Amino acid sequence: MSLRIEHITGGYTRKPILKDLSFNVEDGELVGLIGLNGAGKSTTIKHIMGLLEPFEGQIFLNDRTIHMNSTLYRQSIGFIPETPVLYDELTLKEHIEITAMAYGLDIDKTHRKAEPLLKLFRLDDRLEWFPSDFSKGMKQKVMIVCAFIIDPSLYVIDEPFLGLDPLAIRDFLKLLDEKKQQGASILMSTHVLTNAEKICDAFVILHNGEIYAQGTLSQLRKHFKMPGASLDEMYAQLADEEGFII
Ligand SMILES: Nc1ncnc2c1ncn2[C@@H]1O[C@H](COP(=O)(O)OP(=O)(O)OP(=O)(O)O)[C@@H](O)[C@H]1O
Repeated sequence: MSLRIEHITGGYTRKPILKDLSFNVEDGELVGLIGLNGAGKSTTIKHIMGLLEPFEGQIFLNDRTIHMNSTLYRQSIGFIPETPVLYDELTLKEHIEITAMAYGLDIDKTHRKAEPLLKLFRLDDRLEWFPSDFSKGMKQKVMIVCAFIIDPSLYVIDEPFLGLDPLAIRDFLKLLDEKKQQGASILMSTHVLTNAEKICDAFVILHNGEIYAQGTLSQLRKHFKMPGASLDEMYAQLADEEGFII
């Protein structure tokens, strides 16, 4: 499912945080949303999720806006937030069931779909556990499992690597690659540039709420006039220009 962001200006109060953003995420494409702290990555994601209303511009998911059918729009997106959002009074098994219900999926089929994911993330023997029993990384894994069981056409992922151990990061990257091969569109915000460089097809670099540069790694190298540079080196260059220390 393609995501089209067209001339979005938006934010929290009347003062815009995002200024005239336009970019696309095509079918089978993984786009990395990159930027320094406060650049506007989470604000962009909130607009895509329909949690904030743009002042100007439109967001299309396969040519449909959220206003055309908000349920269908939201059900097409698997969202992995930066901070896990879990219900204290529900077990892992119940989180899977509530996700199935929210997305109108058959509960037994969803449990079957969850099985290999739970195994992969070593949560298969913890179905009766409550969030208070989970570590930070385990909570993040529950969010990942819940996003992947709905098999969405668009994944929106906000800084997924925090708290994940190296084994889980490897498995998560492998899963993302599989979904990409199956034609899903993925937008992932992250500061972990080595991982982003490994798997993203293209990047959108945000700076002060505007698009500073966008394109493939080789297009970014041209933009920064840094042939052969890594994403890390280009990011450092951007920070240097702004007088930041990273
Ligand atoms: N709830 C809010 N109300 C008002 N302003 C906000 C709110 N959340 C964020 N902002 C402001 O919006 C701007 C962009 O913040 P945002 O969280 O989108 O940045 P980010 O790129 O995700 O940063 P980080 O890498 O630190 O997560 C910042 O100036 C921030 O102060």
